[in-house]
Amino acid sequence: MKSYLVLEDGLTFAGDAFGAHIAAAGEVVFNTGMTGYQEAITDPSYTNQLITFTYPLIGNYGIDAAHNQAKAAGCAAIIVRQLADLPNHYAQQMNLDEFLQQQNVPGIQGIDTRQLTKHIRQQGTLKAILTTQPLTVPFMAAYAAIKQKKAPLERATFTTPQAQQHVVLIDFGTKQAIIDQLLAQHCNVDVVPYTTSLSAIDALQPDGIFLSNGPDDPADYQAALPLIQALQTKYPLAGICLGHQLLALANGAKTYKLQYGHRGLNHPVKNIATGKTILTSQNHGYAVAADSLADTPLQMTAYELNDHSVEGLRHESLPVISVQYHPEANPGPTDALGFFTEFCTLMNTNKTKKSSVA
Ligand SMILES: NC(=O)CC[C@H](N)C(=O)O
Repeated sequence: MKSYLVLEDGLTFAGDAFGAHIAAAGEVVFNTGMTGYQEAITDPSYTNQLITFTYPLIGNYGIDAAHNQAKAAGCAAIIVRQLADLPNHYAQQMNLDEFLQQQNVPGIQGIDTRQLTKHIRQQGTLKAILTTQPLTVPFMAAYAAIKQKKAPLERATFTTPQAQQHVVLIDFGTKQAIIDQLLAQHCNVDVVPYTTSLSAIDALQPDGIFLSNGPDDPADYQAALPLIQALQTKYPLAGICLGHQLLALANGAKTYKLQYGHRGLNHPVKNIATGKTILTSQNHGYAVAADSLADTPLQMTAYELNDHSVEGLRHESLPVISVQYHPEANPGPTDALGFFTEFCTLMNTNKTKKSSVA
């Protein structure tokens, strides 16, 4: 079946449909990872985005449910040069086409993803519609008629027999890998939606607070900022990606939209204190404005080597840290796993301080 990718500026690509045969509408973004398509498709931060994979062959190792980052796929659609015909992996349970049908996500293959990516790099991120029927009404009318998804936020508890700390994870659309890394660091984790009250969080008696990743523009979450302001004065706190951006906003800094975002597995990030560069997994369309940090209690701890955007923050007087990249990887390199150890050290130090005061 034919499928059409129509961009808001009129550029149209024709290809072949796979996955679910439904229409999709959202921002079209590109991901440069050679692997990790399943984790990207199920990462709630991609909710309502159409993901273009720049690597030309996608689906070659199939799908293994163990790598899902959420129960349901968040992205609106995927765009690939070629879907692998004969995927092969000892752990695969189904192929990508079957997975997308199951998840009700449409795909298009056989289009020039290089041309599309170059276009987005020049024009900036654009809105797009994926449809098996050519558009008969103006772009914005067709766009508005296609339903947008919401990242589901549920309360959940994860425990480990070796638990030493208790973390409340404020959920904006978390990846499972963040929970898994906290469990690996011997933390029990209570996941609560970001709309949870301060008193309900206090009642859980956490040793520390974690702010998750999540979809959309951080500026859309103004209602969550007072909660973050209160939590940072009471508990050691860490944030990843959207969590990092919201921490910045809660402390008076500003965020802005990047021309075409950072989505890939090899983004170099330099740590200012150590001078060391690590490779990181990234997925974001917004960033914290470096020049807006001057009048805030936040200090920049790391930056991206390609465009010098802010990649890490620390509070000048509170045990509060955040990163723009994804230390939990899945997909991508694990160079940055130390972020979770650093957070656990902050919680330990805080506990020791509290018990010596008592
Ligand atoms: N992975 C994330 O948390 C993404 C944060 C935000 N939605 C952005 O695109 O910048």
